[in-house]
Amino acid sequence: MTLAELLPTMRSMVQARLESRVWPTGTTVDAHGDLRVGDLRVAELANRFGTPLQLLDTTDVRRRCRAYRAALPHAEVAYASKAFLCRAMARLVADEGLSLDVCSAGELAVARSVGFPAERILLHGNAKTPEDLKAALALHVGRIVIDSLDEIDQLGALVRDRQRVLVRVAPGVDGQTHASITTGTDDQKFGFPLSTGAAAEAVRRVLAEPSLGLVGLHGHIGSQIRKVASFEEATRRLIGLMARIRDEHGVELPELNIGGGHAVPQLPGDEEFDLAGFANRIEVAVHDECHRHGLRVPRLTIEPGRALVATAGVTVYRVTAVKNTTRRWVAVDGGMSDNPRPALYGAQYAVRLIGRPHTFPTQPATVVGRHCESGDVLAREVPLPHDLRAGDLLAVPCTGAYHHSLASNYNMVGRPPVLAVEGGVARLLVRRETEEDLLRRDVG
Ligand SMILES: Cc1ncc(COP(=O)(O)O)c(C=O)c1O
Ligand SMILES: N[C@@H](CCCC[NH3+])C(=O)O
Repeated sequence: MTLAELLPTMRSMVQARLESRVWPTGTTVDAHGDLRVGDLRVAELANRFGTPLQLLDTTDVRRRCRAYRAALPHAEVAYASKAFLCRAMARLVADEGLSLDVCSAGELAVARSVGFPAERILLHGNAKTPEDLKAALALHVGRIVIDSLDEIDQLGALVRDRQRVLVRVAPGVDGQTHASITTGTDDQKFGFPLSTGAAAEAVRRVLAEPSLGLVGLHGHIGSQIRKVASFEEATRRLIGLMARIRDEHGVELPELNIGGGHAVPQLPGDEEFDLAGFANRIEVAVHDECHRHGLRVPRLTIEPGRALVATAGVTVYRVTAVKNTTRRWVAVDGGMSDNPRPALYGAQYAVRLIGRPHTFPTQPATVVGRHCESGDVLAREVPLPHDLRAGDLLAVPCTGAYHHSLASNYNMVGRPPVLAVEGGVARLLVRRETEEDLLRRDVG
């Protein structure tokens, strides 16, 4: 055996697998701080592609898509594209046999540009514009999820043949997540509350609109929800409404979409969402309730977004300054423009020094971004090596969902690139935004 042949084996002997659930599966690190994602050295990628850099381990994404399909073999799994969308992602989702949830003409345009099967696309949104609706109809998307009485009229007027629709219901279930991403309760903007009779009224109105074909109900109770019991309760309530619809209108709806929202571990030590338990308990709930009401079992759809991509993503920053004042402030070359989640939801992240040995002792550090706000904090009081200095590289896991898609150009900072890493090969999916990009729209 030559040395070149031996090298990968020797390397794998010294590389320890990062067991923590917040990193892409198969991520390794060694005593020299050599972090490898998708079998590539992250420090090398940072040098080659610059920082901040968003990595997406596409093997990890595929694995999760397959895990969902295997756990729920009879259900439709629709990827909620708001979590992260680009053309390569849409292609991957199509290849894996998933459907796609979009909520704007823009997301639809990405799907259309790769020829995503329109039949497998669902359009959502509480404030769909005429452009959103027209784009969806022009593409002949499979289903549109109705979110207001106005939308029934607007869509009814635009449809030429017939459009299949679902009615979005707020089932009155609190998923116990951050208030800004709670959508199952009555007092929030999405859907029609079940408890007030608004959902039943919306169903009546849709059934009276000849150009709309009501195929089911939809209930998405929020995001980053840990408890399976919340989904179970929502499912039971939605089936209860299906039974009332059958009783009142003689219509048995063939589809039940219970949305997404499955939590991911944000910090090492956080629990993983119990996918097997979810699959089992939802199936039991659906069968029980349908049996109890004498309903045919509808086809189930779920719409995970975060759960498919969050932990496949790693963001790499370079330290620009370390300042010891009231505390140890570690400033990096990104911030709330690539990750507004700490500011929006108080989200917490782990941070790891990479590219050189992880020295001890560690000391608490508050990692902050480059933006002109005190709230631009990426991680508060996290343990980082005592000798951390400008030029060091920091890796932040669990950044694959709602990072790129929530990114902004605050302070005229260009958005980072997204680099797919898979089996030792790096492929640029979205290039870095340049000053030229930023100036292109400024036509005054
Ligand atoms: C209608 C709908 N479906 C699915 C999702 C996906 O949520 P998550 O990424 O938490 O799975 C969302 C976002 O919360 C949504 O609004
Ligand atoms: N943007 C939120 C999730 C919103 C879910 C979309 N309905 C987050 O980053 O957690």
